[in-house]
Amino acid sequence: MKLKTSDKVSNVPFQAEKVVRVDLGMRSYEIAVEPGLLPTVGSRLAGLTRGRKVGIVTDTHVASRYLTGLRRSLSREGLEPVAIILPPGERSKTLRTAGTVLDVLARHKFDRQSMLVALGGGVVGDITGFAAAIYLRGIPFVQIPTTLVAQVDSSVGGKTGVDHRLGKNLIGAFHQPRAVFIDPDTLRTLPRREWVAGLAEVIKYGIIADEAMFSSLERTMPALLKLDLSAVVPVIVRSCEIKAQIVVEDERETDRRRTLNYGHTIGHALESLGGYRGLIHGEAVGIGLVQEASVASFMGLCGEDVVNRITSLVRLAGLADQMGPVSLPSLWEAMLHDKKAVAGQVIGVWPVRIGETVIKPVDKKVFGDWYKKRVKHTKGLRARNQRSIL
Ligand SMILES: NC(=O)c1ccc[n+]([C@@H]2O[C@H](COP(=O)([O-])OP(=O)(O)OC[C@H]3O[C@@H](n4cnc5c(N)ncnc54)[C@H](O)[C@@H]3O)[C@@H](O)[C@H]2O)c1
Ligand SMILES: O=C(O)C(=O)C[C@@H](O)[C@H](O)[C@H](O)COP(=O)(O)O
Ligand SMILES: [Zn+2]
Repeated sequence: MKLKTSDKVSNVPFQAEKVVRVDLGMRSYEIAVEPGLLPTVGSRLAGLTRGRKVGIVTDTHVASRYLTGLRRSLSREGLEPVAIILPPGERSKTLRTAGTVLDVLARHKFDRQSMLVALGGGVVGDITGFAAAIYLRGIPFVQIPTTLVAQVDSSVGGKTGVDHRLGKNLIGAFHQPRAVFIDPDTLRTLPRREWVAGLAEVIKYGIIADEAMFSSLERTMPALLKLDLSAVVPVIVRSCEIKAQIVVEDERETDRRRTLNYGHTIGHALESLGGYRGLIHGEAVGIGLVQEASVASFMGLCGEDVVNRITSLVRLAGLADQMGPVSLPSLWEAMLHDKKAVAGQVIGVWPVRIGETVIKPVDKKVFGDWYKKRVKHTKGLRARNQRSIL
């Protein structure tokens, strides 16, 4: 199984685009990255679907900007779009919302040749993929990610699902999309907070897999923060390449894929402890990247130089690096809901150097000792680099 990235002139008359292939045998698909791609989605989809009905799942923010254009592009190809517009944000990522999507599919008599399209961020993508995984025991879907988090991470790899009161993404299924269509131009309308949050997942790739990418981010962060597309597009492509490679190696997360969860053991705990009202996903991951590196150093797995480099880059991106006021017992309890946890043991992904991680359990006592010695809570600070937490 290999990963291939190529400059490809597609068989329809579009400009050159970057294509990353996710090689999963029968379930292989391509990730196309090209500014201005959105209006071409209709003809691309027409070549992928056997049916005519296409359910476009999106949220109110994204619908107001991109739904009309997408509908038009689909209708031009003789497809029959049905829009399903959800309330935006993490608090929508529930079984109830997934149920709403399923209701619409059933009412419109979607069949196994019908297709779902996720037009939006990771919340829309995760819900849509989950609905596609369980409706009629599985129908095809396509991802059109419109946030940085979704373009570099959530649209690729087939993790779909919804949150539970007790933990993030506790309910879900693996279901790969048929294609991922990334139009970086859509990032221009993204609120700044969402843009910055997405940088946490990008930094994650450098830490887990690519020291050269990490070093390049240290240089190009100012251009990324200005949304300079000449800096942004290579970062999206490299992120997709790394994620595709890892997913191809370990689709069902039995081993290597767990590294994609670096920063999420603490990050997800902070999100769920905040009732999905405080930190957004990327912000929580940004804190997780720094705090989990600090735990790794406390456990003797990496040097302080690694923690310092990660902290500096996270701060340079404008992300918070410290936790808000969260007690040790509640943090530990929330971490036990992590999907990597086994038999009451928290298993973490720890950096050993930039570009390499190790997967190991962390002892409750060691974690407690680290917490008492190292955790400096921010108290609802709103200042740059110290955005409030819970
Ligand atoms: N499945 C995976 O592998 C995976 C990976 C990473 C994250 N996730 C999940 O993704 C979710 C976070 O995704 P997210 O950060 O994209 O958040 P999100 O989907 O909530 O989107 C963030 C906000 O941006 C708005 N928005 C989206 N695109 C826009 C655009 N182009 N212009 C203007 N506004 C726009 C949305 O309406 C929303 O208000 C979390 O639930 C996380 O667990 C999943
Ligand atoms: O694709 C993966 O694998 C990841 O872990 C990517 C993460 O960035 C993402 O947040 C994912 O949804 C976390 O999954 P979970 O299994 O820890 O809920
Ligand atoms: Zn994530």
